[in-house]
Amino acid sequence: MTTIAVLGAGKIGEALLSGLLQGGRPAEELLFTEKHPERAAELTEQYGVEGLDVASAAQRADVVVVAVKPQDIEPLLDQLAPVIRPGTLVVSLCAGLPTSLYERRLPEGTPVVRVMPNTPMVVSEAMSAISAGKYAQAEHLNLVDDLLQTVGKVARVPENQQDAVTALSGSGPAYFFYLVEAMIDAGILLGIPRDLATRLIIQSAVGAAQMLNRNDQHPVILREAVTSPAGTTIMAIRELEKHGVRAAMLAAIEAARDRSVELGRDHEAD
Ligand SMILES: NC(=O)C1=CN([C@@H]2O[C@H](COP(=O)(O)OP(=O)(O)OC[C@H]3O[C@@H](n4cnc5c(N)ncnc54)[C@H](O)[C@@H]3O)[C@@H](O)[C@H]2O)C=CC1
Ligand SMILES: O=C(O)[C@@H]1CCC=N1
Repeated sequence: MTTIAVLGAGKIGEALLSGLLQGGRPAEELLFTEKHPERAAELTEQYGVEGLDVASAAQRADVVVVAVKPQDIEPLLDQLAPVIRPGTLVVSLCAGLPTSLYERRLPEGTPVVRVMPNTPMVVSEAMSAISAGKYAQAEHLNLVDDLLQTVGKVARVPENQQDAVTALSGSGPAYFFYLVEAMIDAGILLGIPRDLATRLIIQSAVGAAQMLNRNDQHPVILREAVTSPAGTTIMAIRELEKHGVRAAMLAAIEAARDRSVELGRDHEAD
């Protein structure tokens, strides 16, 4: 039996707990800590998972999953460092934070795996990228890989790619939601009722995602198949190009990468 404690049960922490339960892991093997007691009570009520303080969770856990905001990491490490058991695997889901931060602040030799997941974890469709820290062995990486496969797909990446991965797939769902929101607004502009516009766009997104997921044709080919000579789509594409949407996407993802790097720098050794 491997006991997993999720430290910080917000959006991602809850998604992981619920995904692991749905994947068949018994509630007795899961624990969480949460700063807000009302939130902790709600989660226990909903999932039947025990909420504890950090010291008690660390006493019982074989794996601790850190899912607080990067800005909240220092007080959490202050709490965790004196109580974590030797050999406990630490899995960080935090944007920007390097494994070296945990290795420096926790007992010597603590194995750390850095993960960048995303919110589609709530429907077991997460994309998670994982990287081993200095003391993490193959067995640790395999354990994290198996855990995360319960809630989606997993890629192994060198840690120096994690800031870019964070900008691509960590934040990625937000870009799609933003696009869907803008397309629904376009429906409103054209006089389509909001409910209908929403259905039209969401089903188009789901269909397009499934076509992409077949992986048998490049996105360019799929787009070209929709784009008839002198038809409607090419008129829209001309406007997207005119408004620099492709360049905006490149700049946006670069800015997200830079922010991830900055979040890590805030915690560099003096
Ligand atoms: N939301 C997202 O799409 C993604 C978030 N992440 C990462 O996951 C982490 C969590 O993000 P969210 O779930 O969005 O944030 P959130 O704010 O929803 O959840 C964080 C939770 O941690 C709790 N918390 C803070 N300090 C604590 C402490 N010392 N002890 C116990 N609980 C504590 C807070 O009360 C809160 O419920 C972040 O580091 C973020 O970078 C990674 C990938 C995607
Ligand atoms: O916006 C953020 O910082 C987090 C990390 C990746 C997705 N959400």
